[in-house]
Amino acid sequence: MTLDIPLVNGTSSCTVNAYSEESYKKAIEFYKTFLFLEHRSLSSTSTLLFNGIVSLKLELHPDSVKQQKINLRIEELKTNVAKKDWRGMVPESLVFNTSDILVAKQSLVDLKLPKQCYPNEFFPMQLYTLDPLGNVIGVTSTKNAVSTKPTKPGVQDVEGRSSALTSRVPSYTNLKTHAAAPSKSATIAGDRMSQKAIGIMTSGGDAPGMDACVRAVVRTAISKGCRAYAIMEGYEGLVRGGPEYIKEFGWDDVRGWSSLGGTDIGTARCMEFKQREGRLKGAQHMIEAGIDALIVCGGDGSLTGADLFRSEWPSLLQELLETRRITEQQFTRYKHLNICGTVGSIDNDMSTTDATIGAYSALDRICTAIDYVEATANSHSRAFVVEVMGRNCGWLALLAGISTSADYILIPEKPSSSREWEEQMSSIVTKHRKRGKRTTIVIVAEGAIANDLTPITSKDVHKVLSEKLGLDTRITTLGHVQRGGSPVAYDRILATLQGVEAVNAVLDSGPDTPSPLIAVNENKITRKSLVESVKLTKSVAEAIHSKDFKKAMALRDTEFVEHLNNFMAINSADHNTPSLSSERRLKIAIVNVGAPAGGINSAVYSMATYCMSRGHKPYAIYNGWSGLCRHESVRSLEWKDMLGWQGSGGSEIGTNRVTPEEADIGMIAYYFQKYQFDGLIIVGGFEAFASLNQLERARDSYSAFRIPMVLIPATLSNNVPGTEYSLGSDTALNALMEYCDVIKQSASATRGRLFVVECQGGNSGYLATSAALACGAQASYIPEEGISLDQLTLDIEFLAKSFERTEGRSRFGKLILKSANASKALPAEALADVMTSESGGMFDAKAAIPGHIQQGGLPSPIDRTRATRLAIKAVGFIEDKQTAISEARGADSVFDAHDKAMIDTAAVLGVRGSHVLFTNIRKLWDTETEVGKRIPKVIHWQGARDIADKLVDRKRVD
Ligand SMILES: Nc1ncnc2c1ncn2[C@@H]1O[C@H](COP(=O)(O)OP(=O)(O)OP(=O)(O)O)[C@@H](O)[C@H]1O
Ligand SMILES: O=P(O)(O)OC[C@H]1O[C@](O)(CO)[C@@H](O)[C@@H]1O
Ligand SMILES: [Mg+2]
Repeated sequence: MTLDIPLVNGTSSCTVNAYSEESYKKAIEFYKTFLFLEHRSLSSTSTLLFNGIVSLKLELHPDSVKQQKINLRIEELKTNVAKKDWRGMVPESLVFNTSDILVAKQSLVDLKLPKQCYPNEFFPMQLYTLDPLGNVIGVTSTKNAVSTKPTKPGVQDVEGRSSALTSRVPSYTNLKTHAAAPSKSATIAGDRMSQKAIGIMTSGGDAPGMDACVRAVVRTAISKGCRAYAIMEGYEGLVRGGPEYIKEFGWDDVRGWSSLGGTDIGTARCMEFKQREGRLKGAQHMIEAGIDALIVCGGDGSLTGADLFRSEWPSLLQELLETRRITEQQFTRYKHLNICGTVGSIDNDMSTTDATIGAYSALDRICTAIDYVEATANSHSRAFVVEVMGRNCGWLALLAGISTSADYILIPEKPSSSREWEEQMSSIVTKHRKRGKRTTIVIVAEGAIANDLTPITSKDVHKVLSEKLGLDTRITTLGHVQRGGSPVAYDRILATLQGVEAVNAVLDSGPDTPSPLIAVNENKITRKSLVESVKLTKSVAEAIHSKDFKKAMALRDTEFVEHLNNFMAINSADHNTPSLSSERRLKIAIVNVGAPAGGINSAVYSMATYCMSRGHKPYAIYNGWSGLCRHESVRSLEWKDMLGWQGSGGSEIGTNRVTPEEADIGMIAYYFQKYQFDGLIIVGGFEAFASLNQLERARDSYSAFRIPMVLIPATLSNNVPGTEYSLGSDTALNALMEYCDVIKQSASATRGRLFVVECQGGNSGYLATSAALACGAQASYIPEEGISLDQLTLDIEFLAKSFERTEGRSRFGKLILKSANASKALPAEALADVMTSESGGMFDAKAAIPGHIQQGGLPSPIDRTRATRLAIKAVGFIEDKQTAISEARGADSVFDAHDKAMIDTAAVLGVRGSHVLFTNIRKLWDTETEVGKRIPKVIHWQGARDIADKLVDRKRVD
């Protein structure tokens, strides 16, 4: 049988081939008698119409060999009525709908046609017969050929039993006159039976990145041979059920979703699901739709609901069975609920994960707004109270406070009495004003409370600032703007990696596997226990409600506590009473080396202000090593001079790529000696890495370098060994991604257009790979792999086929990311020309080069907040190592540069997997670096690269 059926419901046509005249005639009679009402018959072609909707074409192609084979197959099928499932024995079967399956069954009996009846656990209301050409023809009373939901109240199954669930199903069409719309996938019934069906829902407040998660789940499920279903409108869709709310999704249904804001499968706050009855309905509908596993993308509430659903599942099933709403077979098949949580919420209030999908996008919106407010506040010398979201959680307020150097924040996790917060805020604001600051920014979390649990509102804060301090004060409530817009790169990638991992997790799960929650810790996607995570999250809320704030803080993730301590140290500290005693205070040199990168200034600002809070003296070496050697460009950093640096782009103290050896290492030692530096913090990329190596190796000759030295990696190439993240790489990625989004829109509108976007990154393909993942690009070419002709040919062929398939009917444009150094022979323009000429006229390719836009404008909140975190850790490193090294300093006879303890005093501070670590420069330089290529030996983002390819179905040459 040749099926030629468009994949659109209600418009189907089908061609059936006969290979002998006899069977051709019999087939016409069969279809006329059995289902079809009208026909037009010619000697070798007949067209039959079913209610004017479905057309069936019969064609005669005399071929006795094929006919013999068909006869054999019919005999085999007939003898296997009881033993084998016919649907699995033929490549495809055609399924029609009926409102009365019993009538259909009787007509088969009357016509003495062979039949196979199901109920079974998969298809409780179907029967199958054979046409005279050996094709398996199905009849079902379900809503569509694959659903298990009956069409009408009171429908009976094939064996005549009534189904309890039918009583609440609204009446559907009279299906005597409607054929099911068989789709190619729907007709391969045997295969579908064995496929796992994975459902994905988004729930709670929408969050940017949820769509990217849905895309990843759908495509990963399909690529692993499963069916993917979207549960529309969160738990509401589960409670309501039916094909309107539980929809099968195909590969193309999620095209372009990685860049969308909100959630396109809908979300809701569903009160009914909080009741057992609602969850009972949800369970029934899931089983009716044949869903084996459910992935929930939502916040703490949604995952609490998921956890409850899972724990109640056995009793829900028991009740459904006892009230005959599901069959015994369904009870057995769906006995274990396979559920998995991915955390999607702008609040970032779920324990055990560092970030929730959407939180950094909301933070981005908040920081942009505060950056804008800052300008007008500065003009009028005003105070602003900015209210941000976060119902029971202060993460957004805290991280926004760090990113924008706000004067004060009010969050639910650290409440004080009304008197205390008013006094504390007033004293800090007054201190800042006295030091010369013209603006005051106070950020209030929506859920901020005092220690008697009474809410602190923006108006309360406004009152203190205006009445007590006499400041001209305004309130800005950011509201739902925070949840809007396209996701930032981090959220797109996080959502994608979590969606993929969620599918892997449900496929790995057995009946006894605890339900997983997909988390992220530093740079690593991890699986946590859903039950434990929900329990921990709840215990934080309980501790707050019982006013045990210490416990609440202790239960909070360590990273949150670290951020809070950092904020207080750099924004609120009193520099007149530093925390360290005078003999422990140090002179710390700070230098930028390499190209500009987002977050460099934030790091300098944070380390300098933190130094001030500790009592250290921070010195900036302006304009890198060459500035020091040529102009003795050393100046101590003053608080007022650095106002605004936390959020500014570029490098305020100047940077260049010159290394100490190129500048004059002896001269550098001289100045280190002259200023009596006790420690050095370098911020920069690969040249900074090389600088640290040179200074450490020079310790034998120059005692001035026998001080703790640490590198904070900062480069958009993200190629510094010893870390998986460099400051500036996030800012650059967002700049590139936004550029790509715009270009992609142009490509889509033009239909047959592909853009080759050439990006920076030196010899590292990190930026190209990450942008490809974030934008859903068709391919990325990177220096680590080069561009082979075989791969290029494969990619062009694939692209030509994709463009051919859409025939310009829908928005369809493609992107390719190419690192500038992926191929010297093929710059972007040449690559685009080759692709156009080899595309067979299916598409044309154009080059687009964003260039230095990638160095970013203002640093992203991720780069700002990570800069602060790394900067404070770096100062801590200098303090710790200074004690160990001070004895050896100046006494050559005692100093041993090869001593392990000494080696460890010159290190790179990096994120490695789920940890933030110091690794000594010797180890990194000698064993982990491809020095000539200026990249690490191990590519930490290879996994992301493979996923980027899989999600666009890119094939790779071996
Ligand atoms: N304890 C619970 N039992 C059953 N279902 C729950 C429970 N808590 C929440 N839910 C379900 O999850 C939905 C979403 O929860 P909630 O409104 O708390 O948002 P959330 O998932 O925490 O997301 P966000 O806080 O980001 O908006 C609720 O409307 C409800 O359907
Ligand atoms: O959009 P809604 O339903 O008004 O909910 C607002 C709440 O949702 C969140 O944005 C996410 O939980 C909270 O920060 C906020 O309190
Ligand atoms: Mg919540």
